[in-house]
Amino acid sequence: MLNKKIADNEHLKRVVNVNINAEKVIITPDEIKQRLPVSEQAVDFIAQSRATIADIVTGKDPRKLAIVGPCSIHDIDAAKAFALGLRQLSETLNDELFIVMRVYFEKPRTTVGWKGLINDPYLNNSFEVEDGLLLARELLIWMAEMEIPVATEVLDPISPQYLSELISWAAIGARTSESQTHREMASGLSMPVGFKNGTDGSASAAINAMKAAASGHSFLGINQLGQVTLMETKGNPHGHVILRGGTTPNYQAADVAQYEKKLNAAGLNPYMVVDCSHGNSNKDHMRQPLVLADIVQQIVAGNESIVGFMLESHLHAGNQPVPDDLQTLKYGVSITDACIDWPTTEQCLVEAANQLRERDKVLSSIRNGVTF
Ligand SMILES: O=C[C@H](O)[C@H](O)COP(=O)(O)O
Ligand SMILES: C=C(OP(=O)(O)O)C(=O)O
Repeated sequence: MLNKKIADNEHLKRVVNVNINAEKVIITPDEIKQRLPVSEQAVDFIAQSRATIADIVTGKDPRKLAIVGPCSIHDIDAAKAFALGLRQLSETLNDELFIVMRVYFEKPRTTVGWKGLINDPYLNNSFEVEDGLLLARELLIWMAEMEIPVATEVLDPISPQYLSELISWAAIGARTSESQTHREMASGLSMPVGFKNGTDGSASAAINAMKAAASGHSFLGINQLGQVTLMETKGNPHGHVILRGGTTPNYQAADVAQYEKKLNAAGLNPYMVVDCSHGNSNKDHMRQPLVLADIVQQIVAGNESIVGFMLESHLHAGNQPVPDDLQTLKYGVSITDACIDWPTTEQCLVEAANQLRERDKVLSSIRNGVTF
């Protein structure tokens, strides 16, 4: 045992693992995949969803990417109820919106706090990470079988080996867009990846991340057997920026134009997703519909660089702290950032799709030579 070796060497004990309390070996990526395999039909669905998203974020598919769902997943039943509602809505709106559910299992914290279902699935600081990975994988397999595409934030550089074949779109968050580790990871991910601007609003964090992740890299990782591995990546061709605001919002037409200019100057595709939450809503969930309405207006007025948007949405509005007595947790309410509720979500998406349809009618009339 490694620790015994260290313990036997008194001189090493003074400098090794000084701040480590315990180590626990867990299931490998290969073992989890044997336990929870994914069907060929689910793989076909994910490959197709990724291809559609890649076409949207490179301007080839004119529909808009709608990334919608809870700030974080803490209750599997509530997540499934939300997913089924979203799937139904998607059936009627998919001529204009390609709807992908936010299924966020890993939460980056400003300081400390619950770090998500993988890290602490029982919400009680027991940190049963193996159970968290199993629960996350089970939900992702269910989602793929229900044919609901999934978006997530990739935060831990090891967890993608356990789950990533089930993900159709990934985000690198505002706190990690500047991190080399995350840029390297994104360069090897198999799905389109969005990079958020920095929490202070800085565009360069996202633009440099997009540039860095488009290149190949060599770095340390783990393989499916859990062995330390030198990874050599090809680079991710489907990176894009996500405007999430900072100390002030950055979704308005002048901000979007600035991003277009900066992306063009960096020789990158000028396509972007707008996050209607976080710095763009001043963390007030009630403002998310206003942000969405503004960007849809920009698109209707001719903007072609906004390819998608993100809404933080749950079954019920607002958020709640994690109580000591988990029996008192309110069903379908976020335990991280405040979300809009399901009726508001439905209204936002239907309204956005209707406006985009009207724009299409006008555009097609113009193409057909009809004058107004
Ligand atoms: O999206 C979620 C939060 O904004 C992010 O995880 C940071 O949360 P915190 O500032 O509450 O730690
Ligand atoms: C943490 C998130 O966002 P950001 O990185 O923009 O803060 C999120 O979308 O859950």
